[in-house]
Amino acid sequence: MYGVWTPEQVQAAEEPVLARTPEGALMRRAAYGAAGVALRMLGERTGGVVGRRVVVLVGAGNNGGDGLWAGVELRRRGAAVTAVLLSPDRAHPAGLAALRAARARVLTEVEPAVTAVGRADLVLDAIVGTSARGGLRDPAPLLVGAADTARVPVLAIDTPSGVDPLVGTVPGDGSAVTAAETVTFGARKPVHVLNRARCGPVTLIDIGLGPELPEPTVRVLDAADVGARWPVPGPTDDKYTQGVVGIAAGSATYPGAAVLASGAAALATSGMVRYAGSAADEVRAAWPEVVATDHVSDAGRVQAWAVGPGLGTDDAGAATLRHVLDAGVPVLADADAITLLGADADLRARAAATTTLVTPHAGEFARLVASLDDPPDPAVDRVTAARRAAAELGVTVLLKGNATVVAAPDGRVLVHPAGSSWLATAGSGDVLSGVAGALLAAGLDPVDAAGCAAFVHARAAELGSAGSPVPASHVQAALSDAIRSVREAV
Ligand SMILES: NC(=O)C1=CN([C@@H]2O[C@H](COP(=O)(O)OP(=O)(O)OC[C@H]3O[C@@H](n4cnc5c(N)ncnc54)[C@H](O)[C@@H]3O)[C@@H](O)[C@H]2O)[C@@H](O)CC1
Ligand SMILES: Nc1ncnc2c1ncn2[C@@H]1O[C@H](COP(=O)(O)OP(=O)(O)O)[C@@H](O)[C@H]1O
Ligand SMILES: [K+]
Repeated sequence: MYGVWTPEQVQAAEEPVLARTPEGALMRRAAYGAAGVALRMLGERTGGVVGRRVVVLVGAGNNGGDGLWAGVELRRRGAAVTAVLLSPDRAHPAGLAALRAARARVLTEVEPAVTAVGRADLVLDAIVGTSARGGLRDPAPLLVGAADTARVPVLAIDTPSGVDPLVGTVPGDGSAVTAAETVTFGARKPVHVLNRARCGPVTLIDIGLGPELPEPTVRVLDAADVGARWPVPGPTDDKYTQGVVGIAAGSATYPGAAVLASGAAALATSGMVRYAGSAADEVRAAWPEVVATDHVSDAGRVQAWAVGPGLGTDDAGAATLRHVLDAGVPVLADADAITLLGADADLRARAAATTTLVTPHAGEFARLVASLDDPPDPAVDRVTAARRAAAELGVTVLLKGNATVVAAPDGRVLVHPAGSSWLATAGSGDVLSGVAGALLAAGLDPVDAAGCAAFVHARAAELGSAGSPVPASHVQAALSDAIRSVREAV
């Protein structure tokens, strides 16, 4: 597990460290770490360092200072370094003097700078870091565009410039760095987990902030955390003691959702899966181990319900949802169940009165929060949106997307950054429902159930895909390999 801290928290943690270290020491530490990553990238990509062309895009603040000092280190190692000053009169004075003394080229005009970027082996993005506000300012978009066009790899210093460090979105006209890699200092910031596509792999350099950091704002589970939490039957367990999950999903029109969710539940945990709904025949045919019946009222006892995929939003769907919310066991509500919750205050009150995990995609989220004052918008700030929905509705929220955000009513937040977008395929959410429902039935707390399910779901997509599209039934089929891989990581 690792933590993520807001830029504000990181800046506050830096203050006492700055006060007790010699002037410039922290920046030199950061820059030395950044240069190390740059040297590795040059080695991997060009086979060497000496004579390789590195362009540093230098902004007006300390982020630019990091870039200048990293340039000094690369110059020492024999790279041909060009610094492009985006605000020539505000470039970090000590860093600039050191880089000039190291006989680097310094450019302030846009035209030669664009040419240099286009010919570079590596660009260091030191335009702006944690104090970024708004969209990139001229002439930064031109230089960022030149690197994109020439397909020159960019190493983002601290954060990819143009991407909001706190919420991970790209404001303004949409110009922003897409980094091949990012090197950050002291602590990971939200952008690193909310916008993986812009950051690439992130290296964290220790600059001694550890003791000064408060509780993280967001946490990220790793494979070992998930493996350690995954339910494993003990010697005295039987099929009931491990938690029976009930799946209330699918309909005559949408039997597929029932088959995907029920099968995923059967693969996720040992023990027992019950199914209740009008796709009982299809579920039995695909998964003979699932005990299937036509209606939730005669399904028998379960320790958690997963309700919603393909359920329908008519009166029958609402009655099914009401039944499971009143069953006195944890409930995972997805898809049509979320639409029903959004439309009905009585159902929302029942959801708040029991342990409920909702798993909306963006459209379902909008319906879910429509009744709230000033409904939160995930397009503006995913973490705040999920956190507010959880607190105000009294349910745990798993907000789907490339970065899955899990928020609990008590304020805890997990983020799972996906390694690819292959999960954006029809039916994959039904698979997630089955997995998360099975984990709730096994007794996991909703935040752990949601975080572990999201991790294994994304890992299954990676294993099932290996670079090609992966239909939901193949994601389901790869669940066993994914679970094995996280258990092996413990
Ligand atoms: N405080 C310290 O000693 C340390 C700071 N560090 C670095 O310092 C950075 C933070 O430095 P600062 O607080 O000086 O701020 P930044 O360097 O992140 O940004 C501030 C400057 O960028 C300009 N700017 C803001 N938004 C912009 C935009 N959208 N487009 C173009 N320019 C924009 C501002 O006018 C301002 O001059 C971190 O990201 C990190 O890289 C590290 O060196 C570690 C130590
Ligand atoms: N761009 C993306 N990158 C990674 N994962 C994604 C992306 N878009 C969606 N997902 C994931 O795919 C799943 C889609 O679920 P959902 O929208 O409910 O699909 P369906 O209703 O078809 O089953 C979710 O787990 C979501 O987090
Ligand atoms: K940067």
